[in-house]
Amino acid sequence: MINQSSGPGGVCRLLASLLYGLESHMDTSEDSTFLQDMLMGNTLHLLIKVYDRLQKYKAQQPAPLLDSIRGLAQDLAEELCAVVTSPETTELLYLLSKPHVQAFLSVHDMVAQKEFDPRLPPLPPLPDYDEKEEDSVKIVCLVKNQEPLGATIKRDESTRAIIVARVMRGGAADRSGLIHEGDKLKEVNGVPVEDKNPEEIIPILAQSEGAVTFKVIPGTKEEQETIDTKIFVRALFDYDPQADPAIPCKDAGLEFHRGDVLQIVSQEDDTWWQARQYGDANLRAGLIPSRQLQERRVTLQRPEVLFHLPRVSKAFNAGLRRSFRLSRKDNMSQQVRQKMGEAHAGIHFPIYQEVLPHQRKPEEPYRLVLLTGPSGVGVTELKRRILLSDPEHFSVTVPYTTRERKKQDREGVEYHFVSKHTFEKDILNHKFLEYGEHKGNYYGMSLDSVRRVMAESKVCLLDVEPHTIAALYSSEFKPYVVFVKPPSIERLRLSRRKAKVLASQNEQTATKFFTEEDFQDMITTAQAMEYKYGHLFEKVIINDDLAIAFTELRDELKKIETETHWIPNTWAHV
Ligand SMILES: Nc1ncnc2c1ncn2[C@@H]1O[C@H](COP(=O)(O)OP(=O)(O)OP(=O)(O)O)[C@@H](O)[C@H]1O
Repeated sequence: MINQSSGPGGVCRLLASLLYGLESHMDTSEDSTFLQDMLMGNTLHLLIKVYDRLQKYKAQQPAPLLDSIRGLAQDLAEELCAVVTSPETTELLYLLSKPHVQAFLSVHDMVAQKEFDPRLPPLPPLPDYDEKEEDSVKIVCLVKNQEPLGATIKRDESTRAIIVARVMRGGAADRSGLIHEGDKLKEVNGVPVEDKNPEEIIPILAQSEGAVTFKVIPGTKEEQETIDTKIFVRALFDYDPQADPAIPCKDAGLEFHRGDVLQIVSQEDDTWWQARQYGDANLRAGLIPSRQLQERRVTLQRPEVLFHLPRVSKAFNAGLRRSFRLSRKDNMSQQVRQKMGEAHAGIHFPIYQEVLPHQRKPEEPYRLVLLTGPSGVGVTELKRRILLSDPEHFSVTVPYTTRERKKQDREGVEYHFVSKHTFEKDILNHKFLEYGEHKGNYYGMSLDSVRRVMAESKVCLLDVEPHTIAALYSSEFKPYVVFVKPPSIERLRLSRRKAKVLASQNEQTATKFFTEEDFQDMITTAQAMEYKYGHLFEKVIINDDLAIAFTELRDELKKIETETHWIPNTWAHV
């Protein structure tokens, strides 16, 4: 339609006549006003003007008149400086000096000169035979964008030569196929480097823009075939190469955070592996500490365990609150629970966990969802809301107790009621995941109750103490561990103003408002939990606004049910 309109302004005229022609077909005056506003609107007309202009220039096929408009602008600026200053010349000088005008001029020149390839420097003269170099010398010219070279260098202690220590997989040096580990470096961009320290050479390399020319003597080391390894690991600690004094080259390091999935591309070196962030478009690998190195570091540095005894928790409560987590003030119960936890502890060093992509098959049970966090943070509340959001899909386990059954209690709904003798027998047979004593009665959660829920093809929601996670960390349960974390103390004071918690057994009232001490306790316990068990948490949810935390949790649970995600590779082999 637009092409048929004749000449500039044709489209505008066409729209005006269209509007006129359509008026009689309009049902309401609202429709007419709407169409009028749209077709006669300033924005549409400006757009059409731009279109008309472009069409005109396209037909004219304009070509740059000058090769170097930058030179012209420079001459002009010099001349303007020499003349008597006026507001106009000052403004023009100011405009010409602006970075985006400069960039625009430079783009113009590149287009005019059709200079689309990087300009390579002339090759340095071939080595002089008088130099008595016995080895063959190779001149390598690499053109790099703004990326680093992707190689590290070191001084060979015996020969004092500067050699290429590592070539980072996927980096510029590796992609060229011309530089190899063990190559002796003689010159960089014509500057002899033999008597320089690696620290002096690195800035020369860093400053080289575009093309870098190396004079190297190829190393004798057999060229190793690069195998594109498909080992994926989940990092279980944070790593910042800039803060690591031991890394051979900080810029070659790969920064990562706990929970990131890394592809290990080389384990040739015992101390420094090469890895890429999974999903990162940048193909160049970076250095990360090898498992061995990190294990040595952890063993040497591990401070005294900060962790103080677990959760602040309240007494038991029937109904939806089925957790049998015990009161923090109930020391006797804590001891019983601790023993249980220790028996299952022993998850290896939290360094790297080998992982595999996983997607649940329809016939497979859903992953067990473990919720943990400091007492009072809102684990029960979140679990309750998830359960209510879809009771057909989610379910919880029913705890066992030896307490007397009350009139309103229904067997297998609030609790399974068993005798003290049976309960103690089950303790001895390791049937309980967690158990404890409260006011002379036992309470416990059995592994079989978890299995029963999972067998019903429902998502089992379980709130546990973090030390219990280890007992469930297996291919059978494939636990998805969510850590519910408190927000800042200021936010706790605000958001929990009206919230009440069950008081401990030593206190007189059944429920009470949170105290300042409860908030402090919640925050320090959360820090200690993250410090000790953070490597097991797959998801951290900050429970500030309850509705937001619930939505975040619900969406995460949906994702792990439907999307491909990473699980420890040991879970894949049953
Ligand atoms: N984000 C929130 N904002 C306001 N109140 C909250 C929030 N989250 C939880 N609460 C309230 O805080 C109180 C304690 O929550 P909840 O019982 O879920 O804690 P918990 O982590 O299960 O602790 P415990 O293990 O000791 O039972 C409840 O009254 C709950 O409604």
